[in-house]
Amino acid sequence: MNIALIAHDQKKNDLVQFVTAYQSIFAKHNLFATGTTGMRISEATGLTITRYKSGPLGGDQEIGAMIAKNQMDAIFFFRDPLTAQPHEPDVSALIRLCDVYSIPLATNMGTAELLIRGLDEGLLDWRNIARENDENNGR
Ligand SMILES: O=C(CO)COP(=O)(O)O
Repeated sequence: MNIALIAHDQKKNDLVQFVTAYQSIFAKHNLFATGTTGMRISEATGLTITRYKSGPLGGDQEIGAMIAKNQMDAIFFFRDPLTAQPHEPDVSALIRLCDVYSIPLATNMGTAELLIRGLDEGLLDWRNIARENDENNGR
């Protein structure tokens, strides 16, 4: 599975802690992240992560483009609901695309626990079929 990891500054410690706790599961998948989040997680865990630009510089949009191309299977996006973000439109666009394409999105630790455990138990295996269908149809 292709998994995106993103956190706003006030939530980065939480996401690092979360990925560290479930490192053995995350290690079985292809990981992608916005710039600073990816650096923090790879430094803490040693996991290999494909890093895009920092969120405010377009990283959210790069991950959004992967969603639009059916190349992303789950998103862990720990948002900070208490701090205004300069790139709020990009944040909204990313969340919107998850809804457009029915891509599982965890925006807080509580949902993230369910998503990572469900993913590990195979509850997201339908994503493999969805991706293969698209590839077979040349999309
Ligand atoms: O701003 C972000 C998500 O909207 C995250 O970007 P960074 O991981 O580069 O801090």
